[in-house]
Amino acid sequence: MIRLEAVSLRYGAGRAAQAEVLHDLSFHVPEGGFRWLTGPSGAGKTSLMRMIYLAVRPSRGRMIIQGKDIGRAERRQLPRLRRRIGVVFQDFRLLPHLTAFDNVALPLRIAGRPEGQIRADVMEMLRWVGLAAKIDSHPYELSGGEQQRVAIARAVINRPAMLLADEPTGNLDDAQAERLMQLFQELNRLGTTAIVATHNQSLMARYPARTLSLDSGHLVQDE
Ligand SMILES: Nc1ncnc2c1ncn2[C@@H]1O[C@H](COP(=O)(O)OP(=O)(O)OP(=O)(O)O)[C@@H](O)[C@H]1O
Repeated sequence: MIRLEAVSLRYGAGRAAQAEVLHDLSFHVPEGGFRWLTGPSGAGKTSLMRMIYLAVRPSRGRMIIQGKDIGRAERRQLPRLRRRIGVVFQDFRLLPHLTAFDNVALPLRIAGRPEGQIRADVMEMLRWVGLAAKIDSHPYELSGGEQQRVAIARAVINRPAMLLADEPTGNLDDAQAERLMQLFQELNRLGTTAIVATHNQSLMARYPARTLSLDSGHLVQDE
């Protein structure tokens, strides 16, 4: 679950502090909830995601993630919480020296799963996203859409408690985007809380869901 109470964000601190990019945001996404996140370019979608996956701290307000008040949590508690969050970055952030298989296997290896189970799970996931033939390819050998699908597979392989996806269909065709939505819905049914940022209006129309809209750092819609 995600709860924000009058949360603001400004980048930089002290003398390096910059203008606020998110203003007074309050909303709640219950466990297993799904939200679209929309808004014009520069509205603050990526910044909001970064705050929720704990890459940046709110400058003001209260943020509760998976029942934990982030402002009060000790720093050493955060990595454990972060491991329960699957993130699909706009720029993928795959590890260039690892194959598609090893990129997707990473969260399972970090979690200490047995190698035999990892192999089966990663193969099934890569098959699902249509990349069974590319398991040994490195990111630079993959197209943008293929890299995006590897990034998605890596984000969800561990059945995260929360999923944050930033434009996950940006490089996908319609059929692949549909398949991705089925995957997200399946995870949702299993209890994963998800926020998906998108400009893809037709996908939003096909999968109607409650929508958070940002405009110039303000939350202008939550319905
Ligand atoms: N690291 C940073 N330091 C300072 N300002 C930043 C930083 N990252 C983003 N910003 C600023 O925060 C504002 C919101 O940017 P953000 O990337 O969150 O928007 P967005 O809605 O995700 O845009 P897009 O749809 O283009 O990805 C912008 O004015 C941007 O310049």
